Amino acid sequence: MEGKPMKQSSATPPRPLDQALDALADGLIVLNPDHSIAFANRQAAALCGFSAAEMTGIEFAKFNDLSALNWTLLGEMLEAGRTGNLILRGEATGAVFITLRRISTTGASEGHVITLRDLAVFDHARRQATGARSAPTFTSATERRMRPDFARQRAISPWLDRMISRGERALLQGARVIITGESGVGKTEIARHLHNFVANGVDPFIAVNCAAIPESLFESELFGYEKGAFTGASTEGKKGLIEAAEGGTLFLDEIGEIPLPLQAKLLSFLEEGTILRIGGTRPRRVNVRVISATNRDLLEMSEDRRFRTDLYYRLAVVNMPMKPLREVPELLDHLIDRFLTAINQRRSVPLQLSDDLRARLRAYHYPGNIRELWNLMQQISVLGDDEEELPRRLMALDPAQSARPTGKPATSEAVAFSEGTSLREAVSEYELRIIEDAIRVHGSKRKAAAALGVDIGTISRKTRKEP
Ligand SMILES: Nc1ncnc2c1ncn2[C@@H]1O[C@H](COP(=O)(O)OP(=O)(O)OP(=O)(O)O)[C@@H](O)[C@H]1O
Repeated sequence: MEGKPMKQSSATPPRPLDQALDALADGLIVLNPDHSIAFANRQAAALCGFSAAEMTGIEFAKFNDLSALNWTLLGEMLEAGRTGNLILRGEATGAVFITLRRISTTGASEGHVITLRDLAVFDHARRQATGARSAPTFTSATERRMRPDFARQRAISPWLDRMISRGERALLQGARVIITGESGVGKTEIARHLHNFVANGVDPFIAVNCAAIPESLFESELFGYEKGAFTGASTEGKKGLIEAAEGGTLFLDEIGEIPLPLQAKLLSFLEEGTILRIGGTRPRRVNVRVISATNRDLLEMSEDRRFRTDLYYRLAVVNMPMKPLREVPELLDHLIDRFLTAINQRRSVPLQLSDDLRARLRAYHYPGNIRELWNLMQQISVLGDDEEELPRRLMALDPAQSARPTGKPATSEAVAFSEGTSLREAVSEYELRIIEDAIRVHGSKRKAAAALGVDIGTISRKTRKEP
């Protein structure tokens, strides 16, 4: 499809006061006398897991049901006609310091103003000022903020809600779960959420990417070895990843890539609950819950004898098939706003998306799913609002189109010459498109690597351009 040039300047420019309110480090919410929301700035919306537009006009009670923070205490203060300060918490947000004050609007009737201060950010600033090493606190808070806000996403998408509830019920009953779906749909994030749902805070979550471990190292990585088990083995012996997950969750990502000989050993662990380190004679009991994930059709693989059927049934007691992002368009706006917030935490001048650019982000079909949306948003942040610079796969779209339900991504969209883009950038972008296409067509990174004549490490590295 022929791309139309995007004119960022055609959108009404935001007023300086609105820009100033959105640039505040604190969140600000103004309530009408009937407790509906009259205004929310960007930071308030981000802390609550909304976009500012979504928040405006919403009733406080409904807002409380949907928000990432638990506002019950503040609701009680409002009902009792009290004002004051309190600390609220949310799964994805951490601790937030809240103030509630009355404002007189039209004489007799009173509205309220609420401020929200993200304590992790201020803790970081305080530690920096005192010269204390602050990275751990800030990093973990930032990472938590970047974690998906599943409470909010479940409220937006009934399908996602049903799917996650299914996984939670399965784990509560001790059933093994397999998460299936295309690369980048969020299988690892779902697995981590399920772990957090059933684990207590200190239980380990060990994620193993089976596609990234060379076949020759697989057994020692997973099962460990006893001292002197082979030439070059550590004299102490080594715990494998299964043992490292003791008491917690072992997440076996890309399980379809496990070499066939190792499948028998894994099956024996799943049946007996014990492992034998390489060179060992004494089985060791290990208590872990196992979640696996794949973007391959394991049943088809088992028909071709490339995956053991008995192993499949041991792993896949409950299946969670995750839809590609293009089939869950209701989540797009939320994800765009969430990523925008994450990006703006690192920028001094907040990134604002023009209506046109947002429409393009909505219209795109995301063969790389949520991971690709995040990468695109970061590119937009770096390249600015210069339309010549923006990724060509976005600019070649007709933004009037909604997300395409299915269909092949047009790799050729990325081929044209664009002024200002270096050859290296253009080639990497095109290369990524080809790799993503190959993974989709062949159903796995390993097969895509074979088809493209590169090793699996190259594919893993090039498709995992995380921030
Ligand atoms: N529901 C979500 N909300 C926000 N961000 C998400 C969500 N799901 C995934 N992400 C982000 O998208 C990226 C890809 O997610 P993830 O690694 O979980 O996908 P995956 O399906 O396991 O991919 P692969 O099959 O390639 O291992 C990560 O940066 C992750 O933080």
